[in-house]
Amino acid sequence: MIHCDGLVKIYKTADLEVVALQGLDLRVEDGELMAIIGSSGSGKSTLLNMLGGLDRPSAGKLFVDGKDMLTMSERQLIRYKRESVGFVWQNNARNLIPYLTAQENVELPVLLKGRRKKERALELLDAVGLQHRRHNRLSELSGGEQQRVAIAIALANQPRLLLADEPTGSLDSKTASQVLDLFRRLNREMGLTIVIVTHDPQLARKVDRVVSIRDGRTSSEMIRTQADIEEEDNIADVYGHVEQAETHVEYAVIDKAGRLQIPAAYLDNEAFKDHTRVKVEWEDGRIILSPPETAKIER
Ligand SMILES: Nc1ncnc2c1ncn2[C@@H]1O[C@H](COP(=O)(O)OP(=O)(O)OP(=O)(O)O)[C@@H](O)[C@H]1O
Repeated sequence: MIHCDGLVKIYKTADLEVVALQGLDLRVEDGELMAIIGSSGSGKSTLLNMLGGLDRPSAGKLFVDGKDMLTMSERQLIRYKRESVGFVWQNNARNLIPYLTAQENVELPVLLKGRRKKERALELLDAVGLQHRRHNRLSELSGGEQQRVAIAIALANQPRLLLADEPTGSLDSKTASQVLDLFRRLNREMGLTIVIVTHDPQLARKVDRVVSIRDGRTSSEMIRTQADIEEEDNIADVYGHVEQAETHVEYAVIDKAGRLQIPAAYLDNEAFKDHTRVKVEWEDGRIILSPPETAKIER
């Protein structure tokens, strides 16, 4: 679904150039549910905007659903945004009109007419479990319900790809968890490919794969193991919490030049802190990284 190779995005302002993506590689398969995490300013939203056709990459390769996002004409881009991709944002105001009912909000983007438009809106509200609230104005719905309306709207024209930017950012943890369950259901039942951008590492346990971005590049990946998918319901504790380490295996990404980014959390460990080198050894088919034996030096 997504094939991104050496993607670069440079923002030019009057006297400054910001390199937001510096050669990012990413592949997302059809029907995947995955998350992109990274600290503030790492380039997550920039990537999402490129994937959604809201902005153009500066260089590199980006194919989404077989379409070349660098060479697409303006007309093709408008069509792509309307038909191939759906968006969900953290801020509901960006998607919804408060004085209209849930149903009226969902009808707005549906490209059908008359009775079929209404039927489609009801179908969508049903898909997100909100048929019973269809006559309520948006202002009468809770944050989680509003977010579900936003998801119904994003699905209006049957996109193959759903992009969500901090979709649970303004929700409490229980409501956030329900919204994520909905994403999982839509992914499984409709085969929808879903990419969620978030700050929240806890979200990792809800998705199959989590890609970390650091300084505009992919740095590591966490992949949920098959056994964990099957046992998923058994390994949650009484509060529904699941330890991330139990469900995912972490991979560091090696780029084409053989560069490897070690996840920051490992390097924050006392043993590695303040070193600018690590000792590299080969042992029994493993590459072992350890702190240098000498005193802290090497700057
Ligand atoms: N329109 C823009 N013009 C200039 N610089 C921009 C623009 N949009 C983003 N940037 C810069 O690009 C870099 C990446 O920003 P981006 O918004 O993609 O990060 P992010 O990981 O989504 O951050 P956050 O989690 O805070 O939303 C930042 O240094 C940011 O200041």
